[in-house]
Amino acid sequence: MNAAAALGGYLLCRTRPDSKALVLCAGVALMACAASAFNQVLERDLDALMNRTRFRPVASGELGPLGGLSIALLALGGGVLLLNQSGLLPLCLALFTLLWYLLVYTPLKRRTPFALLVGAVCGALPPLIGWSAAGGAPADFRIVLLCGILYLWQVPHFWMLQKRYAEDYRRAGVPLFVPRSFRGPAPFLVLWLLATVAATLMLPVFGLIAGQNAPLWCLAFCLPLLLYPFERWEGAAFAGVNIFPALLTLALYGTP
Ligand code: HEM
Ligand SMILES: CC(C)=CCC/C(C)=C/CC/C(C)=C/COP(=O)(O)OP(=O)(O)O
Repeated sequence: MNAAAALGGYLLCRTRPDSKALVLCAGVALMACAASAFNQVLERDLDALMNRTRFRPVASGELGPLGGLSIALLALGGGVLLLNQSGLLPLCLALFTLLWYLLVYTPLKRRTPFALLVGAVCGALPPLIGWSAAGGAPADFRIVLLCGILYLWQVPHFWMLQKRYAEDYRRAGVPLFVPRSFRGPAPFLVLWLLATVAATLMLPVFGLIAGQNAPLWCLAFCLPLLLYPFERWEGAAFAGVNIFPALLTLALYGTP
């Protein structure tokens, strides 16, 4: 999904994928694998406490921390080699993303529920990596909007996961964004969902997605977000929200 988001940024600048886009996607995917592997070594104690994560190889003891580190370093080496071909800026942005995830978000996650707002920076940067690989200027409002939407999207995304795996997180002592006492949709979440929908609707307003399918895309982006607060639609909304970055990239691809 991070590679798909990077491709979205690339397509926003170049319109059609080419061999450079393939190298970019492979590079970002490898960097994301490296980030995940390092994270699984750093969080093996937490992962072992949660049902969702206890079968991960390092947490379960199937693979030692050194084995995990070796895989992470291999993925990192491959990612650096590939992204180096995309350019210095995309490479530096990807390294910054990886370091932010491991050195800022990962330790903060144990201390404060607001780590989510900090961690969302790494999820928002892949479109900028793709955009800069395509030669786009980093301050262009179109890429700022795309990254901003992805930033906003991560809050409902993780909120849903925290709700689904609340018991796990409590057992591991990870602070939850929504306190246990809250029943029903928290007002802050509803406001955030509306802000995400409003930002997403700016895509056709500013011409980032256009054509006769634009209203359908907007419906596909926004419906799951708006359905989420209604308990009976939660399952469908969950799936719809998780595929949001891929949908966004498809919509950009479909825009001439
Ligand atoms: C603050 C940022 C984020 C947090 C805290 C977060 C957290 C999580 C967690 C805990 C899971 C569950 C994984 C599992 O089942 O073991 C998950 C799943 C997932 N995440 Fe994220 N994530 C973030 C950002 C992103 C980004 C940027 C993307 C895509 C570009 C993404 C895409 C997904 C997808 C597709 C799933 C699979 C959900 C499923 O099981 O159906 N996430 N995320
Ligand atoms: C180019 C590049 C390096 C891309 C990677 C970007 C990236 C690391 C995105 C993930 C963002 C994030 C905070 C995920 C949650 O991790 P978590 O540790 O809370 O999840 P867990 O509980 O499943 O381990």
